Amino acid sequence: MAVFTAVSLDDLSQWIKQFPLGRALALQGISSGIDNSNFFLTTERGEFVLTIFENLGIKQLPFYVQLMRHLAERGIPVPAPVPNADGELVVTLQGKPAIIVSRLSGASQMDPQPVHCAEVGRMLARMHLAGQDFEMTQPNLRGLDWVGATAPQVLPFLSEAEAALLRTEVAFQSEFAATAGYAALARGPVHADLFRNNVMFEGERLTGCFDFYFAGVDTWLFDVAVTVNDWCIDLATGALDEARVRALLDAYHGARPFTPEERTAWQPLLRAAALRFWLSRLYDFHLPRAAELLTPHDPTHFERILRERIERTAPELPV
Ligand SMILES: Nc1ncnc2c1ncn2[C@@H]1O[C@H](COP(=O)(O)OP(=O)(O)O)[C@@H](O)[C@H]1O
Ligand SMILES: N[C@@H](CCOP(=O)(O)O)C(=O)O
Repeated sequence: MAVFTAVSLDDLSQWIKQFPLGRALALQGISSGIDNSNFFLTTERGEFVLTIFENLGIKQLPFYVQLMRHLAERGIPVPAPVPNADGELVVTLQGKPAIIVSRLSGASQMDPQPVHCAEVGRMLARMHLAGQDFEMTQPNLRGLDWVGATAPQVLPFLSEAEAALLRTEVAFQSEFAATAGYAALARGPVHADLFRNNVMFEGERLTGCFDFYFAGVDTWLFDVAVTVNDWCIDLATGALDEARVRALLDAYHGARPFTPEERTAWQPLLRAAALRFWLSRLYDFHLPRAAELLTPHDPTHFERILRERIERTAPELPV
């Protein structure tokens, strides 16, 4: 259950008046999600999602929330934050930062086919292009600096084989990040967590994506790699499914052509994306937050993906 802060319709009756949404008519806690308290909110003006932030600090929130607004204004199907009468997007509720955003229609597609992967690839490329003139900046807080700081914390908990893999991969990624080829990669705001559970579909039509709370400025290719490592794999083995990889990459390339530098960096970045989630899952597994209510994600899933990407060459980026 991912409603950590209890809120009732009564609690909202005064608070909601600062928004141009009319009266709150219904409020329903959303059980999925692991970081925040989320509610479906019905008001006289329509359907919304209310999020109360449990862990993110008020300093980081403007980047995520303004990015959503920026993308929504440019026609990318993401939740649009609703400003209050003072133009503020983040306001306090029950002593914590909170936002109201538009509710996306549809449902997650947890068994994606090439047609769904193509939709995701096209939308991701459009999102990258639309983010180019976003003025705020914040690094990817799960980037290589975080990897370097976090790996030593989990190493004492690992078997010899896991520790060897982690050490070798961190060294490989650090070396790669120091190359001119890496420096030449296109960058901008990236979602950085575009997994199956963060995208909505109605049939074969993508209706939107959400959960921007890992977003930051990083290489666009890293975002593509994160997305391919979730959407285009056999979940049991981590192996890439060529038809889905092709569909996603071709659709992305159609909207924002890949560069020669990106073609060179593709295999290392698939590994970087696997390492990032292996490490965060290892951290959550071995060093859970106090009062953690939920079962942590299985780290071995991303260990398998990382080993796969090291052992087998993935389909190349389209030319
Ligand atoms: N704008 C939205 N429109 C529709 N559903 C949403 C929206 N935002 C969140 N949800 C629903 O809430 C759930 C939890 O949201 P999520 O952002 O994943 O939470 P957390 O940040 O806690 O992981 C999602 O799985 C989705 O069903
Ligand atoms: N996608 C990450 C965890 C992030 O959780 P989310 O529910 O906020 O997407 C993983 O699979 O490790």
